[in-house]
Amino acid sequence: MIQKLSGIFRPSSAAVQSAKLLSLTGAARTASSKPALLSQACQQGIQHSTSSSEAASDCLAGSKAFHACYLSASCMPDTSSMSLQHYATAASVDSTAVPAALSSKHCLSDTAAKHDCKAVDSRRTLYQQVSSNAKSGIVRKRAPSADRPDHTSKPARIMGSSKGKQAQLSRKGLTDLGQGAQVLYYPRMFNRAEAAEMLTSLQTEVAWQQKEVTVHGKRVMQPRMVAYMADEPSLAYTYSRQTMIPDSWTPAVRLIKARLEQETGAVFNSCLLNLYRNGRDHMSYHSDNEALYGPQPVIGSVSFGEARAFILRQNSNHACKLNFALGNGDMLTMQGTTQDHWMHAVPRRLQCSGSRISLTFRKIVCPEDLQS
Ligand SMILES: O=C(O)CCC(=O)C(=O)O
Ligand SMILES: [Fe+2]
Repeated sequence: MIQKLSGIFRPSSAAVQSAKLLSLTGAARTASSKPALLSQACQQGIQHSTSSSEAASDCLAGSKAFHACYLSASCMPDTSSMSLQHYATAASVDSTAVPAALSSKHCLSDTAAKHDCKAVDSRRTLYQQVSSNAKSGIVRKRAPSADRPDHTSKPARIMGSSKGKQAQLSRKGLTDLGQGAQVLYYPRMFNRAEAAEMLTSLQTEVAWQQKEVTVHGKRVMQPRMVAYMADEPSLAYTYSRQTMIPDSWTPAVRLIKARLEQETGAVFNSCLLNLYRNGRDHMSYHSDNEALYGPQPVIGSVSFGEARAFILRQNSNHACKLNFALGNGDMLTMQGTTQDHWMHAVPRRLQCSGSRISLTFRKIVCPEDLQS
């Protein structure tokens, strides 16, 4: 369930949730970032909410969220009261973020230059309220959390340019991309020891193959290795004119599937596995919108090995992107209308030398041999 956000200045659990809405990598860095880029994400209605236990313990993200949202607000219509609530609640968890956000040269000059005074005033008033709220003690400290990921994956970011001036999303939770599209991100669903064990098993027990596929009419070798598993041989899967006949589940993949089903409540009957041998291996933009998955499929992915960027790009606005650094043991599901409105990719990363394995679980509801 996506948590609804409500209540300005109230440190309710919803407020703590909203503190996690959007966060930046740091006030200093974002002072030079482009509000327009961030606002694209907000204008698209992207919202991120998290489990309350994690939200309560992760207020650093909340503090930074104010800045991100403030920047975003500078490009939003005055009527975006919902968003303003988010800034307020985000700021209420850490007073230091508020002056940092408002003293940002970019923030003020850009706002003043591009937007009417009323909007600026309303935001200043908001700041004053938030600031006094923060002074009155509604400040939470970041607490140690066993749940917090301890690996090198970076939190997800909203991207607006290839230069990387972008906001990061909080670490765990459901992101509402608007238009009924949602992404559930759960870093370290498998802890370090489990992930290491899974990686070894996947490397040895899966029959990895490099396939030849047709791209723009040409036969080329796929830039990664793949495998395919499913409940039954009848659940074949064809893409780029390459038909994959499923293998049966290996023990490790069966375990991963069970864990993913337990976490998401979804049921899967097939899985495409990808082995990126190094940073040259990649997957281009595509959506998993084949008829065999039916409308609004849940595509659940689990990653092992080297962290790689997984980028979601909105179909109607290619500048609107979300970047998840999927690392060892991380889970991400795309659900709702994500496949209709967004594409995703794992781009080349030449600086990555290690290998990564991803397992993307799906449910075939209309097998190919039953399609007309
Ligand atoms: O490796 C990934 O995380 C993406 C895989 C993917 O998009 C797919 O298998 O369709
Ligand atoms: Fe995909």
